[in-house]
Amino acid sequence: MSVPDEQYEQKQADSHTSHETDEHTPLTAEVSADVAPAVEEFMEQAAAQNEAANEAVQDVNHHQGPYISFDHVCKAFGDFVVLNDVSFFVNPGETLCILGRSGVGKSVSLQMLMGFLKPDQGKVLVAGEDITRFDEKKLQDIRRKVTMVFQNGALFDSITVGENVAFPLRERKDLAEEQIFQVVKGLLEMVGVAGMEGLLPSDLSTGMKRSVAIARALASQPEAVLYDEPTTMVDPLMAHLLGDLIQRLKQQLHLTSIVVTHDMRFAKKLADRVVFLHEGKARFFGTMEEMERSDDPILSEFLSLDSLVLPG
Ligand SMILES: Nc1ncnc2c1ncn2[C@@H]1O[C@H](COP(=O)(O)OP(=O)(O)OP(=O)(O)O)[C@@H](O)[C@H]1O
Repeated sequence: MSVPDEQYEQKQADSHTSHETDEHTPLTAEVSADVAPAVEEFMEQAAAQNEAANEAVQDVNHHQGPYISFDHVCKAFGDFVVLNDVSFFVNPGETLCILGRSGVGKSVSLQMLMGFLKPDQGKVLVAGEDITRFDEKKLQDIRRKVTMVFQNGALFDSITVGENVAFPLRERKDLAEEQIFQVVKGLLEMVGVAGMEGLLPSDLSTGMKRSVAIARALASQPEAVLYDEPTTMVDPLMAHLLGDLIQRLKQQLHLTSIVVTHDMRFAKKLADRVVFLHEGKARFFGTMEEMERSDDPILSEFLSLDSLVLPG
């Protein structure tokens, strides 16, 4: 069975008209009463863990430091230099958007944050620790704290949607089957794909796969989530809902987020800071307002091209 995009979009539209969401809407607002207590408890646990983790991140002076930072990072593939002395950071509980044209190294940056790629020079700090020299075992610990939502969802194809979301819950070994069932059901309701537990990933549209990937990421109670182009190949309504969800996760779970996007409206809605990559450099790093006030012609060109694509 396959669920076409139109049907999903209609479902999203219906839920949007009946329950307008914003960052203050409780994360569990859409969760049905039978599983709401289990999901609320799960979310409260995640929020408390994140608050403690955020406070624990310290810089060299033992002040609260950034959760993630790139410190003079260089990366080349052969002779092709992708990143050349790039620095930026995201504070605990904040959202950073990585902007830039195709091929500037946005995905490469995310892969370095997950430890899938190593910089040639410079440091990559995650949860206050330099992960550049971490072995695979220590990187796996980091990947439990920081999860990535890939464009295609990167779900396990041979198991159901429900089992995909249950995967991190089973790994922790402290939850009963009934709790796992309730949390899975509630998380899927929260991200707008209620009742799809029994489907296979191949039955889902791109937008739905991404929603399931977010549910699976949340099931691992991460401290930070990295999103690679979350609004690519989804309609504007779905993009709006995803933006609201990311805002609510920040406000209510104190999650740190990094969002790679081409979508300026999405970035304006979410970003505490943006980094604009261009020709190997972090051409701009600051707030969205500062970026819009900048008289850098390269930035102005990027912003004006975007307004041609996204009128109004
Ligand atoms: N493993 C790799 N080996 C060789 N080259 C690579 C590798 N990964 C990425 N690149 C190259 O690095 C450059 C940056 O790639 P990256 O995927 O980070 O771009 P991007 O900014 O995310 O682009 P887009 O917006 O199109 O996704 C590209 O030229 C890409 O071909």
